[in-house]
Amino acid sequence: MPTPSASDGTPAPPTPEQVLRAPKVLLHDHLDGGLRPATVVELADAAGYDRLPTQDPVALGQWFVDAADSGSLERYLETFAHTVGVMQGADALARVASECAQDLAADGVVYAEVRFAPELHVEGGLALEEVVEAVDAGFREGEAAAAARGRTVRVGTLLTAMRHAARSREIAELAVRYRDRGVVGFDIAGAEAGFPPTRHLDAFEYLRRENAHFTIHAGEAFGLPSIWEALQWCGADRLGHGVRIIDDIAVDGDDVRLGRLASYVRDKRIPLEMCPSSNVQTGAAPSIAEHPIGLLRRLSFRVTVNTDNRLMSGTSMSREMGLLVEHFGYGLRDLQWLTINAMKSAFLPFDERLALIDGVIKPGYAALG
Ligand SMILES: O=c1[nH]cnc2c1ncn2[C@@H]1O[C@H](CO)[C@@H](O)[C@H]1O
Ligand SMILES: [Zn+2]
Repeated sequence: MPTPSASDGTPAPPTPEQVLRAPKVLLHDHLDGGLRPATVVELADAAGYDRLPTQDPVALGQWFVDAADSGSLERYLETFAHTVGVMQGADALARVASECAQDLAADGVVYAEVRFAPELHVEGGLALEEVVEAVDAGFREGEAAAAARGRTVRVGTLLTAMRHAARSREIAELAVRYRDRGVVGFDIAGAEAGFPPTRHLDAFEYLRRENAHFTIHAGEAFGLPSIWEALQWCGADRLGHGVRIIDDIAVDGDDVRLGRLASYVRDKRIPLEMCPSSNVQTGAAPSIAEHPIGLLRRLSFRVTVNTDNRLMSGTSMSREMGLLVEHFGYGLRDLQWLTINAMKSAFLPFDERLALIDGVIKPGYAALG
């Protein structure tokens, strides 16, 4: 556990090296938001995609971060045209998935649920099934390549349906069909304002009848009604972001009052997939230092920390955790708490979650001291 500092016995802040080595669990990461900039350039070249703002990988990486730094979710999402644009063939999808698994492993991630929207990857003529199979093959290849380098990561897939479109029931059925072949759950994403979760109620009702798991992006660009619908109408297991839940919490000095929805979220241990850097870029949080994760962690909500889109935020799990160390003074104990929260909330069978907590996460933190 944390090394006591020489002077007063309080734990020293974790070093970047310790944060990198610490076992991490990632529940909210978009496949099409995590490409290596050099891979975007190479795939664009191979596919004849000529709309990239620049061919230079370093400049392109910076372009994504700057363009996503827009203060609006809608404008942030415009940057995905370029990543989705180069992910239209089976080979490209498998390569991106393989590199994703390897990059997460190199960052010390031991378990990840990575999401993508199959319906966005059919422009080159692939069937939805072929899209899912190509990505799954890529993840397995990436896991094997990481293992060969002594890094063990396990990657599960979440299939996303786009909330402005009308294919959610079809994508939900796809998620159920592939649930024993790499897919662990379902999600809806895209612009939130004007596209409430209840638009996709039939998909969620179908998933519940199938005993399947799903998370919903809610409370990011829109407030409490979106969170309420996601939980009480749709029955989401987890909330993607959920930052606006603070609108239902009144803080007056030491006096903190939770409204009924915030109480429900805390009492039922609803996992919040918080993504600090992404939330600052889209304007869902004013800054890292003022991010609701600080308050929600103090109030013992089931908080988890995530990357959302590593390319658009120029980030990684270690970087997000490093920001929390820097701005909230988190120690290894806090990082372990966040990690165990995430593992408890994963869409894996209970015994497998427990095996990762007891066999990988706790020993991994114990070895850091
Ligand atoms: O933070 C987010 N909020 C809502 N939608 C998102 C976010 N990040 C990515 N996507 C959307 O999800 C699709 C599938 O991965 C992406 O293409 C993007 O449009
Ligand atoms: Zn997201």
